[in-house]
Parts: sequence; C-alpha cells; structure tokens
Amino acid sequence: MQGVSAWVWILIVVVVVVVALLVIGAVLGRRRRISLARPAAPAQTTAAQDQPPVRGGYRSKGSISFSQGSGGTALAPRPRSDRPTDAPASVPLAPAHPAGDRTEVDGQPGVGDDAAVPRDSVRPTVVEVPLPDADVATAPPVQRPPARPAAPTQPPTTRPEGTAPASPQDRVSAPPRPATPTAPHAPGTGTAAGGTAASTVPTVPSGTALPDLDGTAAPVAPPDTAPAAPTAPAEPAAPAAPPVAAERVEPEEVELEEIDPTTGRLSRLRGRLSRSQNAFGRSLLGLLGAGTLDEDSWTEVEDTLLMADLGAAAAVEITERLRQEVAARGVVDAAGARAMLRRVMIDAVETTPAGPLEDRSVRALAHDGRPAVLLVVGVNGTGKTTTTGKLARVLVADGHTVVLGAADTFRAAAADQLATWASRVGATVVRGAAGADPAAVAFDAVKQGIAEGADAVVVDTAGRLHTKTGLMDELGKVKRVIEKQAEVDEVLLVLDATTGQNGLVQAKVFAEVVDITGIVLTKLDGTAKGGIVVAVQRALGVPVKLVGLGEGPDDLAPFEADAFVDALLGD
Ligand SMILES: Nc1nc2c(ncn2[C@@H]2O[C@H](COP(=O)(O)OP(=O)(O)OP(=O)(O)O)[C@@H](O)[C@H]2O)c(=O)[nH]1
Repeated sequence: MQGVSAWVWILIVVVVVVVALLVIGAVLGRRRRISLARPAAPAQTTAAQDQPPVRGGYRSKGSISFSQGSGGTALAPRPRSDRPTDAPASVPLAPAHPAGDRTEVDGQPGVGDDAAVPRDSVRPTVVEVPLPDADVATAPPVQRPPARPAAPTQPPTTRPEGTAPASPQDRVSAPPRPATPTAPHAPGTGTAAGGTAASTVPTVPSGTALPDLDGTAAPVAPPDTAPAAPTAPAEPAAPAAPPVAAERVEPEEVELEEIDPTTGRLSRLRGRLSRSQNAFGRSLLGLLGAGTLDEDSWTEVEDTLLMADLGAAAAVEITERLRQEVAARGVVDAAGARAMLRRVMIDAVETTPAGPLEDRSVRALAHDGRPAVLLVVGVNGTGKTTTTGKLARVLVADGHTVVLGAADTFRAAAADQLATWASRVGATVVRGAAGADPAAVAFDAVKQGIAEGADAVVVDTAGRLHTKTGLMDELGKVKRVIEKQAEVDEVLLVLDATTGQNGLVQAKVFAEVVDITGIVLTKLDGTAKGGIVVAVQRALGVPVKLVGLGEGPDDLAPFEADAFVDALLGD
C-alpha cells in the first residue's frame, strides 16, 4: 500500500514538473516572438527617416511621383484635405513649381489629361528655372507662318503687306543689337523679335523666381536645361542662346486657307442650332398656343424651361412673365404665342438680374500702340485650343494680325494643334518646351505681339479642373505675369454646352481666379440644352460672346440674342 502511494506521489511530482516546464517554455516562447518583432519596427522608422525630407512635408505616392512637389514657394497651392501624406519617402522629389497639382492624386482627370494616356504613366514635370540677366535679350520660341508673299493663294484678308512678318530665320536668329530701351514698336515695323522684344519688356535680375512677381520679373519660357548657355553672349545685349529649351520649329509650307466671311455667321450656322434645339421651341409653342392654359400647363412650361438648362430661377421668372403676358393680352393663336415667347426669351437672354448685357464685342483690337491681349481658359476638353484657332481665323479674315500663345504646355499636342491653326491663316505662334512654365510662354507671346505690332495676342491655356487649387493658382499667375507688360483685355471662359449645369460651377470658380469678361459656349451643335446660355450669363453677370457650332474651322459665331432665340423656337 505504501509502495503504491509512493508511486502515486512520484507520478504527481513528475506531472507537476512537466506542467511547470511546459508553462515556462510557453512564456519564453512568447517573449522570444515579441523580442524578435521589436527590431523590425525601429528599422522601418529609420528607413523612413533616412529618406530626404519632402518639401512642405508633402509626400507623394510612387504612382504619382512627380506631383505635388512644391510647398514652400510663394504661390504654393492652398492646403488641401485630399493630399496624401503617407507616400513612400523614396519617391524622387519633383522640382518646385507653383502649380503643385500638376499630376493628379485622386484618379480624377486633370490638366492636359488625355484619355489615350494611361493614368499611371510617367508625366512631364513643370520646372522652375532661373531667369536671364536683365540685359540679355531672349528669343522666344516663335513659330512663324510662311511669309504671305510666298503663299500661292491669297486669303481674303485685308492685312497690309507691310505688316507681314519677317522670315522665321531672320526673327529667331536676329543679329546682336544693342539693348537700348525703346518704346513699343508701331505696327508693321517688322523688326526682329529677339532684341526688340526684350527691349520692351520689364527686366529682372537673373534667378528671380517667376512666382515672386515682385514687379520686375521678366519671365522666360523655362528650359529643361541649365540657362547658362555655352554660347554666353560676349556682348551683353546680343540675343544669343536663349535660356529656353524650346527648339525652333521650321514653319510648314502650307497654303493659307480661305476663311468664311464673318458677317452673318450665326444665321448661316443656325441650322446646326435648330436641329438640336427645336424640340424645346416646339414643346413650348405647343403649350402656349394650345388655348386655355391651366396650372398643369404652366407647370409643364416651367419644366420645359428647366429641361433646356435655363436654371431654376430663370425658369420661374420666365414662366411668371409669360403668365402675366397671357393675362394682359390673351393669346389667341400660334403666331401670337410665338411672338410673345420670342420677346420674353430675348429679354431673358439679354438681361440678368444685375442688369442688361449690352456689349458682346470681343476686345481684340490693338489700342494704345499695343496689341489686345486675350486669355482663353476653361476645364479640360471644352474646346479652348479649337476656339483659339477659330478666333484667329476670324481676326485674320477681318484683316487683323494675330500672335497665338501656346501656353498649354502640358498637353504636347495642344501646341502642335495651335501651330497648325496658325499656319493655315498666317499667324505667329509662340510656344515653349513641353512642361514649360505657361506664364513664361504667355509672357513671351505678348512680348512677341508687341514686337511685331500685332493687333491681338490670343493665349491658349491648359485645361484645368476648377477643383484643383494649385492649377487655378497657376492660371492666376499666368494672368498676373502677362500684366507685367500689358493689360489683359479679354478673358474668355470656354464652356462646353453639353455639360449643362455642371458648367456653372466651373464658371464661378474660374471667375474668382481670373476676371472673366466673356463666355464662349462650344458644342452648342450637340445639345438640346441651349438654355445654358441664360443660366451661365446669370451666374456670372458676363455675356456669352461667341458660340461654337461644330468642329469645322469656321464654326465659331458671334452670339446674337435674337438669332439665337429664333433658332431655339424654330421657324
Ligand atoms: N461639335 C463640336 N465640337 C467642338 C466644338 N469646339 C471644339 N470641339 C471639339 O472638342 C474637342 C476638344 O477640343 P480642344 O480644342 O482640343 O479642347 P481643349 O479645351 O483645348 O482641350 P484641353 O487642352 O485638353 O483642355 C475637339 O475634338 C474639338 O474638335 C464645337 O463647337 N462643336
């Protein structure tokens, strides 16, 4: 019995020892796991800390490595809640540029986006470059059209021969000349661009950053190479190697085209408008000419106006006005209904709550011895470049000389597109290298326009989403930089009529950044919602000045209220 209990005791002790060993083993095992994990954490932290600091505390993601590179510059974008801050620090820094939003961070379309370009492809970067010395003339990257006399066919233009520009060769490689400050040239003097243009523009100490806008900056189309040209001028005033990477493109030998007469264009193009708008007119006239109008009829009238994109306020006001007219005069037949509707609609198109919109002329004529300057702005794909080209045709057809500024430096094809438009009508194009600072290109375009005594300089800008504060800042900068040498006479906001009420939101944001002076409504041929004309004018208090009615080169027409309403109502 005693032997048995001894064995029991031994068994208990063994069990206790085994259990104790198991517990100790488990504890040690857990400790070991924890201690193994510890070094890994500091290692990650150290790796992150070892990366070069990111400007402005901003870190971009690998897929968007060239975006949002700025942060400390004067025109840095306003803080945005949607910026990622946890990107790998190994991403190389993009050069500083005021347009920090250049590459998108949220997968939405952005500046210069092209559906054919994969979202994650490498994008060009906009760079900041030092400016040239004050006394070094710079030859802007000018693409000259073929000289008019060489053209086999003479376009229907009254441009005097004396204003025909010199050959491109002469202009770009103009011989050195003393940089004597001179007054702006009278039109048609035909002086070389490089030296003379430089003498008419503000000067700036070398290296002054464009965004400083300190009142003396003379921006230059930025290069992607160092500005210190190996052929640094022995003579300070020589327009030697420009600090721009833009290559001079030999002008194409193209025939100058015939341009449709500009008068009566809206009438000629009315058919295009009518095709898509007639439903609106027919529907309204059907309601108003039906005899007795009950509440339901008036609700339908209002709905029809709303569906045509006139906007709620305008729809209510027009309906109320129609009711008053019917009550006062009584509508007896279809012709009476049409006349009444026509009158009320024309009033709606010609006035806003802020007052009448009287002046629809495009300010594109030279004054005070210098060209008019027009800036063309808008979101992506609305038709800015096309409109700029069409506008140049209209101006040339009316006998004016035009310089086009290809300040859409992000979408490479845009400058080519503009150059093609220009070459067909004999206009000059100033363009920068891909990714050049658009403000610098715009500045050079105006400088060129002044130098050659052009009547108008039309600057095409890159499409930009109105929600991108950095890009909107960039646009503001383009305008301010131009204004260092010339007033901007016209800021044309190009809106795509097919986007309907969304266009209003864009319009309001653009108007906050650059004072919009006129609206170009494009693609009116492709929408039944012509009422957007009324809505956008009311939103901005600015008139629609031009309408795009097709992709053809002469499918741009001045906006005329009565012709437009006639097209809406049909015959
Ligand atoms: N139907 C029609 N198409 C137009 C009109 N105006 C422009 N387009 C077309 O719209 C497209 C875009 O035009 P672009 O001039 O390249 O637009 P953009 O605003 O310069 O584009 P981004 O520079 O990318 O912002 C082109 O296919 C044009 O032919 C118009 O009035 N009617």
